[in-house]
Amino acid sequence: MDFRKLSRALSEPPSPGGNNTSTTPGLELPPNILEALIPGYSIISRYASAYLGIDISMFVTIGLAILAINKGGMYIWGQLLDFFRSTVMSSVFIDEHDDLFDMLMSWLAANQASTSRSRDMRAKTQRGTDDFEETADEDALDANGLFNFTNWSARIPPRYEPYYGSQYIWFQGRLFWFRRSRQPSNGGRIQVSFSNTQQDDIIQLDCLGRSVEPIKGLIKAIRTWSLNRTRHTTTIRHPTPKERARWGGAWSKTSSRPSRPMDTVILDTEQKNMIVKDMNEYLHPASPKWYATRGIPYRRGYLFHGPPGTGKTSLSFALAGIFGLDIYAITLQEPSLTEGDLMQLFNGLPRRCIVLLEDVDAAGLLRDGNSDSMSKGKRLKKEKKDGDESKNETNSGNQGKKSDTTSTKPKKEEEYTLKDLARELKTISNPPRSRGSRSNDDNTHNGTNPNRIPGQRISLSGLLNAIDGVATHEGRVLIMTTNHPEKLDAALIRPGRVDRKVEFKLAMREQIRELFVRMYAASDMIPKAEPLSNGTAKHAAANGHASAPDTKTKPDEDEISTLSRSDIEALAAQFAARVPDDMFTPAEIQNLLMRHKKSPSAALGRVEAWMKEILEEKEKEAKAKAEEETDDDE
Ligand SMILES: Nc1ncnc2c1ncn2[C@@H]1O[C@H](COP(=O)(O)OP(=O)(O)OP(=O)(O)O)[C@@H](O)[C@H]1O
Repeated sequence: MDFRKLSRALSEPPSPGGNNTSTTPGLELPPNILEALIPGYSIISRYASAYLGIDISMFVTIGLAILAINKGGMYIWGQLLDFFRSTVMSSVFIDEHDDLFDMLMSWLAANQASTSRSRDMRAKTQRGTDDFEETADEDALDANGLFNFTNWSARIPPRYEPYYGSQYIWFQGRLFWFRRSRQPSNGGRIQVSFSNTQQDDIIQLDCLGRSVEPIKGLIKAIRTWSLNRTRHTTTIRHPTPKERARWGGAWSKTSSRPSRPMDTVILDTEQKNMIVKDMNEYLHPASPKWYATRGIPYRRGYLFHGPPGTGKTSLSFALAGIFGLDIYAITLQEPSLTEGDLMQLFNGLPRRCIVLLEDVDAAGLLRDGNSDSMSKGKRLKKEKKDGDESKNETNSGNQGKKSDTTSTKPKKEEEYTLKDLARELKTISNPPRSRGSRSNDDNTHNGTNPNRIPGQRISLSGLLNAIDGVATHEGRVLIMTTNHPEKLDAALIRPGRVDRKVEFKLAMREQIRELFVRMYAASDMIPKAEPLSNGTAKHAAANGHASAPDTKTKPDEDEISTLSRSDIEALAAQFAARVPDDMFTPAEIQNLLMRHKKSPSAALGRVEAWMKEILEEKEKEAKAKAEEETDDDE
């Protein structure tokens, strides 16, 4: 709008011979005002008058009047509403960083029948993490029977949730108003980071009356609804990426997955019971007082140690599942993570949760002068020698951990070869690392600070400070996992920081058997009724020999549907008898079984070939690694 023209027009009288083509002077605005309000008005008006014979000034005046009334009315309505709200209504505000925000959005999306039909909705693609029950699997296969993700995901409807604006909610006979808006994020609170030009979404819930109790009731119902819905899921959170982090948002929910049942983690029962009991005792509502009266900080720490693929992460998830805790995972190796961030992350933890620090040995927080003083090259030679010597001892087994079966049943030549190969391997090297981790030697050799990985910003003392921290994160459970406990600084694992150490070992006979049973007996395809008596497995079980059952007669897909629980148990016993104790990780065994998902007897039949393959592969890797390290030493 041209205000200079407008003020000129208001101060000057209309010129008599001007372009005022109005036939009804007095009702409509003078043309120079119209010209000021609508640039180009005089030209349009002249053309309308010359070619169409219409005087548009009246229409334009009416239009402008309606607009002004509308705007003015809306303003007055807004003011009245605000006055009304502040005098006879109560409000509760929820900001987008709070878990309640998402709970409310999900609830509204799922309960649209009880809300007013909003014309402004936000459609959100469901990624299948939160809404497991909504997935549609028909027509997901293409013409060749191959699963097509695009087809499958296209059938999952988006989630429709309220966008900015207002709507009402009718809940348990009461009326509530919901309003979502955007507000600047520097509302006087502590600035966690990084930009204060950001805006945050805010939900305002209103109800009639001078008490917020009805809104509290609504929120309580939504929380219960949401908790019931996610009761069987575990939520995983990670530090919010710095470029997105804002005050109040140090942690972001990254995924939510079905809780892992404890019985899917195959471990020594005593060990499992011990940790569940210990954690249960710690999390009990009476415990904080017990700790407080004794002046002990209310924290619990666990160290899960053992080779990769033995179940450390799996047990952490299963524990989160049974205790209904969220997992807060921190990667200490993350180059952008500073000690200040770490402190802030620990201080931002909720009252009960699991903090998972994986591969702490790989985080460069190693003690000075690592005791691993013998070069790996020399150690290799010595250990190879030891290995050769021990080969000759017919009954020595795997450092006393030989299984009953292997010591009692007649030994085949191939079995010796596999065991020897495995023993040699165990002495040559540590199992290969799973996640790009680095050893202390790496740091020492490249001439940098032995306690830090280049680029990493967390020191041992930084981590200890965060773990010990202030009282805000009391109640948390800290789980650290490592493949190399011997490399950890004693300060990190001293009692008080680590209260229980749990060792995870390579699979033993019973564990192998259970892995097998769990893989096949959990199958949806196993009939509940008693088995078909002449299934392939029965045949194999009855024969009890090492050769593969005749899987040619039945395709893999068919076999499992013919088996009963007892068939599977029989196959599992045979399988466990063929795999030597303490030689393979549960993850490796699981990998073999997964190759034959629908045919346990095929897994049984191929187990020897598979073991040979794995051991040869490991030997190659170990030798290559050892040679590399010998070269480095030289
Ligand atoms: N004890 C076990 N019981 C059941 N499954 C297991 C067990 N150990 C490993 N697995 C399976 O192997 C895979 C890897 O396991 P997991 O990640 O728990 O191992 P990890 O010890 O944490 O390994 P890393 O040290 O590399 O982190 C998972 O799919 C898991 O199901």
